[in-house]
Amino acid sequence: MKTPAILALEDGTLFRGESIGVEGMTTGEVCFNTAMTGYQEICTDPSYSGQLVTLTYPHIGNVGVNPVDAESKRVMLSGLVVRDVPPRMSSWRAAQSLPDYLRENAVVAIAGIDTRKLTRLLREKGAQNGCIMAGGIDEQKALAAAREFPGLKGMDLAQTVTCADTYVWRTPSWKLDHGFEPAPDKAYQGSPYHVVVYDYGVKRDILRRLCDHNCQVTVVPAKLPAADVLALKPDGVLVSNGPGDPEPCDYAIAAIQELVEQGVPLFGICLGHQLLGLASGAKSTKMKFGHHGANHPVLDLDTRKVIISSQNHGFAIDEESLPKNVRATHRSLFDGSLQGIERTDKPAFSFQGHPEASPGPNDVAPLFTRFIEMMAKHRQ
Ligand SMILES: NC(=O)CC[C@H](N)C(=O)O
Repeated sequence: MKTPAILALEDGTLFRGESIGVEGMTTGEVCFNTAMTGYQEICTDPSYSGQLVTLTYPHIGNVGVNPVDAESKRVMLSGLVVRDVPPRMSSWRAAQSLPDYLRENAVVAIAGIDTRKLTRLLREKGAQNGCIMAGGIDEQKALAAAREFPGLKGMDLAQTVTCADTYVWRTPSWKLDHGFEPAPDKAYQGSPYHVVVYDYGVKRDILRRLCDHNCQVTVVPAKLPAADVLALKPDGVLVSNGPGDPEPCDYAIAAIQELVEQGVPLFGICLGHQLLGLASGAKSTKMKFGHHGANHPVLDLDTRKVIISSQNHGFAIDEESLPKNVRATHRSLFDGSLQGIERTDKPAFSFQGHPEASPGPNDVAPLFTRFIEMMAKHRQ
């Protein structure tokens, strides 16, 4: 017997479906992601903390889940909404079914609803706060819970998902022919750039990409003061992706200001991009429904080339608010919003989308090379 589940939106809309996770109730901001692959990476991306994610691709769970594709230690989104989970999974990499994985991670999730209707509603009205309730259905209670969710604006979630202590990361990207090749000591030879990564909810693929570039990677908690980062003698600092609103993250803004002022090469990704913007004096805004997908066209304003990018953000830096020493480098071809910036007075740049993809195409991966080149130049 299937357990009934509902999704209630703050505007009063109710969707009725069935549970594919644990029984209970969860609230958050409902957003939609249009990626056709990568549901496990999406589920484990810490940037989705506080969000109920609906996937527009109709069949989710076909290839199960595996220990390799996780972007963090556990499922991080606050709830999952899908159209249809096939009764059988099929992949040589599958270790577990998606519903079992969701239950193991205590996630409340719903299947069997009209995700096209939901997506159209979110596009028209903008992101909605919502509640998924599985088992013990009480529609009025679910509606009230959706309306009580305070919304992501003003919420500092980076400090809730960051690591507790500093650690060293040594694993490069997974390869089809030999899986993960933990090449620990290789990373200290050849091109030994030491990169300190501020973990605001970092995706593992960012760390893996740095290892692919032969960097020595130290990951530090979100609130570590800039002075402690400088004491680690980094060649460069990467400020990571992460959930919630960048504006209340004053500790991160202050640290980035200091590091940039000191001339440390700095690369920001997604939340890190927004934080570099704020640290440079720009303003952030909440978008209507954001960008969440794996095929978003972005214009590189220098080369005039179009890159297809992986995206996941609900806030953005307002291009109009950029101070004189910050240059726009990329713009979204979907809505013209700002996608990349560069400081003209310091070695610091950032990108709003995801150069590490996971899931998504590799068009933006050269930004990692740009970061390496920036560190090389700075060292000379
Ligand atoms: N992926 C991210 O880093 C997301 C950044 C931020 N939480 C936003 O929604 O815009």
